[in-house]
Amino acid sequence: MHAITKSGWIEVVTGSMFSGKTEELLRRLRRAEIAGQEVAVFKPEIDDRYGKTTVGSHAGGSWEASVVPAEGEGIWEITDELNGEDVVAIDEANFFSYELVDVCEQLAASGKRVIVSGTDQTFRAEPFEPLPQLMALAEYVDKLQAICTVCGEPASRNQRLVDGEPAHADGPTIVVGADESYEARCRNCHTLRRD
Ligand SMILES: Nc1ncnc2c1ncn2[C@@H]1O[C@H](COP(=O)(O)OP(=O)(O)O)[C@@H](O)[C@H]1O
Ligand SMILES: Cc1cn([C@H]2C[C@H](O)[C@@H](COP(=O)(O)O)O2)c(=O)[nH]c1=O
Ligand SMILES: [Zn+2]
Repeated sequence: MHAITKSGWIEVVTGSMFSGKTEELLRRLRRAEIAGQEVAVFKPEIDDRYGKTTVGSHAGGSWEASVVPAEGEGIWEITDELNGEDVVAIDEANFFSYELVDVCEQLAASGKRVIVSGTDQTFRAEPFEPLPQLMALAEYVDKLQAICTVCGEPASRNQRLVDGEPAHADGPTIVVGADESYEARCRNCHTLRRD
């Protein structure tokens, strides 16, 4: 993939929660290391589900990461912290503000392979910025599906649950969590409270 020129590029790994985005990111990082490439991995300050400096999958795989602010000028710590690495990976991109798009564009322009992972829909099934922008600008996009916890069909949506019941549509967009508060669901089985 992409070995002829010295130009950089952006790869986006997206889809619903539990679809295997982090496992796929870790797979690409392992292969880059086997190829003798230096990698740098970043995650947002907000997500400490798997330990503050660890990118972790729901199935247990992990990789050490640098924690950077999720918004404002602090996002540029990603470029400031680099030390000649070939591959730059950013997990949980859905927690970052729009500046992440400029950071990824600059990294790709400077010759880096940039791998970005994050869910592309909010619990309301709306586009979850900045993923849609990154998907439009990326050279490669892989959209993964989980298994719907209700019907077993492929799942593209994120069902938020509060006390086991569908969350209200008016809830906050950002709520860090895993299977205690989210399920993967298909279009038909995804639901929101609106009363
Ligand atoms: N509904 C589901 N569909 C598919 N995999 C699931 C589901 N619930 C839990 N898993 C587990 O989650 C793993 C994927 O985890 P992960 O890579 O962290 O996903 P993501 O980063 O997309 O949230 C799967 O390999 C499987 O072990
Ligand atoms: C849908 C949705 C998700 N989140 C949070 C919940 C998790 O902490 C992450 C997604 O993690 P994953 O690695 O993709 O499993 O995002 C949120 O804050 N708001 C939402 O609407
Ligand atoms: Zn379903």
